[in-house]
Amino acid sequence: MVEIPVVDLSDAINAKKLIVEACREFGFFKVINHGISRELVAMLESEAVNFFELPQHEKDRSGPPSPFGYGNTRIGPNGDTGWVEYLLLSSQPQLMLHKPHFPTIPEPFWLVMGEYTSAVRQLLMGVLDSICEELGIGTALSGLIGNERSDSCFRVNHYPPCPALNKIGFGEHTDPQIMSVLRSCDAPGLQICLKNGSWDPVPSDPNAFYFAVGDTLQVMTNGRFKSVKHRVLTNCIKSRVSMIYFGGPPLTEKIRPICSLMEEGEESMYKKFTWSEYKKSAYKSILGEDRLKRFHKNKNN
Ligand SMILES: C=C1C[C@]23C[C@@]1(O)CC[C@H]2[C@@]12CC[C@H](O)[C@@](C)(C(=O)O1)[C@H]2[C@@H]3C(=O)O
Ligand SMILES: O=C(O)CCC(=O)C(=O)O
Ligand SMILES: [Fe+2]
Repeated sequence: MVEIPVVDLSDAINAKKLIVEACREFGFFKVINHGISRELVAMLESEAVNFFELPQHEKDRSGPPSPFGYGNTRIGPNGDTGWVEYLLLSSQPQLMLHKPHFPTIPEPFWLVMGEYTSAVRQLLMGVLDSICEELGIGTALSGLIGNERSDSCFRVNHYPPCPALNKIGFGEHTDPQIMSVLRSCDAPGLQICLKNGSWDPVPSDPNAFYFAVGDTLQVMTNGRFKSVKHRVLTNCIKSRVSMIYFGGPPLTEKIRPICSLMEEGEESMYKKFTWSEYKKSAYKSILGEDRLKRFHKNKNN
């Protein structure tokens, strides 16, 4: 088992360097002393547990996801399945107009989710600013998440204990967005794929947040950071609840390497595309597919 980098945000001097090193080496790191209140996290987890305890027919009234809503076993529109039920929701306040489509998600859930996603968004923006400072590239990244048109979303996954150990809870994939911020209860299952192709279990830590580099950040750094492949396997004993904030750019944003990061004469490894184009293409793919492949230059794709 390889030690996943731990970034202590109370140690500002070392944090930036550690974050950038972790993004280059793992595309993944753990953050402690993040300043988000335990009570807020516990309140949202408890709202989520209450929802998942509803009778099946009640949960189904807030589904199926298209792409937002309650989903059970089926992940995405292309036949992927897992030992998981979930809520996938937009975190853009203006899309809260869609609330009537989810009649069995109670008002307190929305309220606490709003507070939680805005706290996690701030945390992510701070981490992205640290990355930019360390790389000496202004503040190109956090503005994309802070933007009111940012296309970010939020997911709560519930993996009930499974009679079979190590079955697929959530199949291997990379996240398409810029960066994801994950928090789980104290139950195992998450694994990341290391550079050598082996799977490394991520010890659960309910007091920490895990950050994962997404495909978009891979492109914006011209491959310096790699989006991390990850998956969740089942266990027989504990129910696992995870909450993930996926920080995405506005739909119209052109995704391309940040100019000030490029060396003289360095060319983009990727074709130009907007987040909207990438998202459309991602939603035509199955979970485990290399979604960036068709956007690579000079490849037969
Ligand atoms: C199989 C799929 C589910 C997914 C959309 C996709 O077609 C391919 C990307 C998947 C993923 C992985 C990270 C996030 O959980 C997610 C919400 C995302 O943005 O991309 C899911 C999509 C989903 O569950 O709808
Ligand atoms: O549930 C987890 O711990 C991870 C799930 C995940 O990777 C996702 O929802 O994209
Ligand atoms: Fe993921």
